[in-house]
Amino acid sequence: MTATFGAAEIPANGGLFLPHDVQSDWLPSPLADALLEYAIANESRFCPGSILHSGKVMVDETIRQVSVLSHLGPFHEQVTRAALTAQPMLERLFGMPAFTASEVEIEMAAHGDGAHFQQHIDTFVVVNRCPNPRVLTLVLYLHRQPRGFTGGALRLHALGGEAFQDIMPDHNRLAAFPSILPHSVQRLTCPGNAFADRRFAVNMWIHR
Ligand SMILES: O=C(O)CCC(=O)C(=O)O
Ligand SMILES: [Fe+2]
Repeated sequence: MTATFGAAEIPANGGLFLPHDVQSDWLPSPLADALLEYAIANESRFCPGSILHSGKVMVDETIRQVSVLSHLGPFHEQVTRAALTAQPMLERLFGMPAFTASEVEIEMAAHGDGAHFQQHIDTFVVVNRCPNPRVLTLVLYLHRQPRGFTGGALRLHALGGEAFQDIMPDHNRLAAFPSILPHSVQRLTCPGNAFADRRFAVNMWIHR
């Protein structure tokens, strides 16, 4: 049983869920499939994902274990446009004032066996600028069929309280939320850890 507060929800066991959105089949499916194949073909360009810790950008696999590719090559423009096209609807849905995007920050993440990301808020990780420019977070999931991993849910945490909601990272599913929403990636298991079997995600942050 939940109550609502503007666009936010108040779970029965306390706290406050900021609004979020989940859309299946977000991209035309040939484009989603081509992005996945692009990620798999570029395995050698992925590097360990970093975090911001005490003002320093660093790799700490106890907090975040993932590899990332920071440019989507021939897909970069198309993905940028898709994020900007979604922006007005997400602003309305989340009850946020409209803003002019200065940039869409994009990276492709590959989560293999044991990968995870502890609970965090995207305005406090990685981008070391004050005020932090990230306003909207969009994550598009990609994986081969049949899925080669188990676990790896995106967990959205209530502000205060212990409540959470899990979103399964299904191929071509988009999860979107205000960048100030606390969330985590649950540890996944990827038997054999073949790169092609990983949980891929295109992270998009729309900057003000
Ligand atoms: O892959 C996900 O579900 C979310 C990743 C994430 O939270 C991040 O990179 O900041
Ligand atoms: Fe995040």
